[in-house]
Amino acid sequence: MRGTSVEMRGIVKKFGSVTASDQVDFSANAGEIHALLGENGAGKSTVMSMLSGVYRADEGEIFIHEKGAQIRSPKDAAQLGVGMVFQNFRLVQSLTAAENIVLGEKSSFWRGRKWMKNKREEIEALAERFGLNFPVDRPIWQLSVGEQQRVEIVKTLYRGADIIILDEPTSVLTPGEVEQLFETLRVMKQAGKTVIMTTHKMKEVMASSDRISVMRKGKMIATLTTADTDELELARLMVGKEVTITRQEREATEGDSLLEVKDVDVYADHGRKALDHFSLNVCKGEIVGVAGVAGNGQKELAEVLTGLRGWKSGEITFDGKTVKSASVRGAIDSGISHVPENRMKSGLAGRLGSVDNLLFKSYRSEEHSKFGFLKSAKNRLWSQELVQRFNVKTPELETPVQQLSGGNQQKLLFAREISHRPKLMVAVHPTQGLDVGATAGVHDLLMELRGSGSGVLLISEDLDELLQLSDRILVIYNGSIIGESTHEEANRESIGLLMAGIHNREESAV
Ligand SMILES: Nc1ncnc2c1ncn2[C@@H]1O[C@H](COP(=O)(O)OP(=O)(O)OP(=O)(O)O)[C@@H](O)[C@H]1O
Repeated sequence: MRGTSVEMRGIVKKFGSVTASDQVDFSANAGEIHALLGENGAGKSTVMSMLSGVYRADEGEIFIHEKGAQIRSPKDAAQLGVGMVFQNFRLVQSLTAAENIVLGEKSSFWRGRKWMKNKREEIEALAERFGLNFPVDRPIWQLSVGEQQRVEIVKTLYRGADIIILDEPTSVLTPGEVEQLFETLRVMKQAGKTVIMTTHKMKEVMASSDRISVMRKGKMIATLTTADTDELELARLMVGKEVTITRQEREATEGDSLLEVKDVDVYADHGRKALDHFSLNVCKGEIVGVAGVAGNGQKELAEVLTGLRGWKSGEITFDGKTVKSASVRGAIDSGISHVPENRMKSGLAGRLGSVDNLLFKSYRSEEHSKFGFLKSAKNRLWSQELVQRFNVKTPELETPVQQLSGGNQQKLLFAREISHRPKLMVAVHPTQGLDVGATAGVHDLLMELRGSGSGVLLISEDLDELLQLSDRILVIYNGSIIGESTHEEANRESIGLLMAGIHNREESAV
């Protein structure tokens, strides 16, 4: 099937005073990979959510395969062949991959073993056709993030989707997995499917898409053929003005030791050993990058350092003092800031506004309260300044932060954590979901922190980010550090292989 598979005309969606989608026209063809670009809050997710039935448009028309379509719910969208893979997967953790895929089919669990066996074979065949490998019989919680994403994609294909929307699909993947995903997208394209992908990663867009649509402030600005454009033009269209890309200069620093973790064992929620005789150190004025595939102990490492999780044996010293036990208050008071992996789960309170969220860690300080009463006017002003400085786009300071776009939530969190002038910043995927400008802003802030003598532990899956910022890069695998290189000697390929647990190229051929 070729031709226009999706056409959206004059789509309007308002949230209170915010026009998230302002007379948007968008179209995509069968057999193409179409990227949707735009700054944080530009309206990409809103438009895609209307196509997939999560939101209903206030105005406008949608045509699927050139026929007028009423999309009022995800079910309507699914019936029209539209499937969406969200950033936060919607899988039931305790069920197997195969069970998740058939879930929702009429009384799927009453049909017995034979039925399930046939379904499993069908799923395996579908997964293989599109190059999507994962263990079909394992419960979701045992799968890596990349594997879970593959389950989500197969789920949409299984339900007959020929228009597949992926919301920032690569932000959670390792370089190898990104390549694998793009191969899958190419197979989909050859099969005549329409792939629509929102993303902030320009290099990936240039390498994988056929056409690109750019949104800015709720409006559709342009649709271009990828071969006829470049990163600078795209950045200019997104931001609305000329963009110059500056590279950070770095001078070597040699600071005193700040953090020492020695021979520590840590257990994860399911009783599995997450860190195994783990050691690392961070000096003042140093950015130490930790590269690794999610699930290799990074989350637990960040939790231990920020007082959220205890450890068994070994020793942790921070700023010359031995840390005796896990304490969030202790970590905050000693000068450790944390940008967590999941901002809405452990970073922000969704229903509260920006002021409350910014005050979370410091409301007890003299600067913000007196005799137990908050200094409301002063705090509002302080928040206003932070929101402006970090360019957080929010209609009002009181707007619940769950209504902000993902990127703006991340900027708000960063604003709070940096405003404490931490001695150590533990930053986990700090630029995930951020647009080009905001990413550069966060990178500048981390370099500024380094320059002012603070230490930074940067846990990221983004190799470009790690290579650009880190003084040293450590590779974590199975709860241990299996490789280390300095900024100068760091090599993309060998780090990528180590992340997959492969020590040298010969081994990769095995
Ligand atoms: N449920 C909601 N309630 C209120 N406002 C919303 C809601 N969802 C989105 N918005 C607002 O609509 C605008 C567009 O947000 P949207 O999430 O579509 O942007 P985006 O381009 O996908 O951004 P990002 O790249 O940061 O994910 C933002 O100003 C956002 O605050």
